[in-house]
Amino acid sequence: MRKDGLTAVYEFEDIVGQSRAIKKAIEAAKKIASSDSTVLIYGESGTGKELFAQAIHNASRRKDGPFVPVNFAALPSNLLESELFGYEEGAFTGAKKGGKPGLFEEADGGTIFLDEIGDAPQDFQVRLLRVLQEKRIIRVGGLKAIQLDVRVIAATNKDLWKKVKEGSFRQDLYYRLSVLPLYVPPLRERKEDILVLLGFYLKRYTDGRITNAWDFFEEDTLDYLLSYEWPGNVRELVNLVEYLVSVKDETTRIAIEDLPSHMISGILSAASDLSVKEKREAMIWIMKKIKENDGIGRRALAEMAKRENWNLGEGIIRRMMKQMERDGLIELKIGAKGAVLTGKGKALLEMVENGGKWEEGM
Ligand SMILES: Nc1ncnc2c1ncn2[C@@H]1O[C@H](COP(=O)(O)OP(=O)(O)OP(=O)(O)O)[C@@H](O)[C@H]1O
Repeated sequence: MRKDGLTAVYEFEDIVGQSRAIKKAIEAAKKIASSDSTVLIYGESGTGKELFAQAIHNASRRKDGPFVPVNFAALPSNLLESELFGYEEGAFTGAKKGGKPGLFEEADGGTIFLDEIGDAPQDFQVRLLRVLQEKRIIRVGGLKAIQLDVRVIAATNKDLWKKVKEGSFRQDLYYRLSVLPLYVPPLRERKEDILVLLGFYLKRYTDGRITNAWDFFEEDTLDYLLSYEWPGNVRELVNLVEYLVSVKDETTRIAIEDLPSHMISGILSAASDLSVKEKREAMIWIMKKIKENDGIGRRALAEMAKRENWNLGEGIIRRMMKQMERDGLIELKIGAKGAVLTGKGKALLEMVENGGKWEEGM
């Protein structure tokens, strides 16, 4: 471990996941690690781009050198030049005596990680391009060029090519950076990783007491988490586990209603947006399908709804089925998870199919 704190801690073994998509990304990243060209990692926020950057560094010939992260979204633009390229004594008021090396110099012999590169201001992009081409920097206020041996790994969660077309990102810099592109897919495109990641982070945040998501979440909640979009990707999942571990009482498992409200607002509002008439129409459709397919589950119902152009997702169907169970219209079988009509349900459906009207209080 380096004393200066400029260390990459993660390795490829730390990247949790068993989906084809993440395995493909890891394979590609391993090949990238054996080369020394510039890398552009792209993918949504929280997908693990920095994790990949560190793993690449640690598997490269530069692993004993520094790993220096720079976040363009966090650095004020007036400090960019002096932070990255350093400055000489007297370069500006307030400049330190003896000057100061910049982050590029700190990264000499190692890797510099340029995170959120899409946020780099235009004039800075020109300087960066020159540094990448010439592999040397000149400190602010300095005259002498300093030769450097630094590998650049850049990352972006923006569509950089779109920025090029819009004119806010330089095309020449884009090509310079994306010699080796690496795509990290969003969590919703690799759902097989959700359970493994939940188990991994549960273990971490419970000091090893819970290692299996099934011991922590109700089955319905896990189903919901598997169909959830995860806009904040793995970071959102890590934060969720940390939060739930800290608020959960040990005796019960996590129900859907225990999830933070922003995660379930979709199902809540989607179901309450429907009028009573629409809800009843949907419920009658659901009952018909249950009658035709005894023991059908909500996932199959959701698929049928899609095919038949009903705007009913699995979440809404789940809530409606719970409601119908409370109203005594259907029975939800626990193990197989399917549903059957009760006598009351059958009678109601028959009445509606014969032209009767579903009245209040039925
Ligand atoms: N496959 C994974 N296995 C284990 N942990 C992961 C994985 N992917 C991401 N994480 C964790 O999720 C969090 C976010 O990851 P990271 O910071 O690398 O994302 P990012 O894509 O760089 O995000 P941003 O674009 O917002 O900078 C970190 O705590 C990281 O350790």
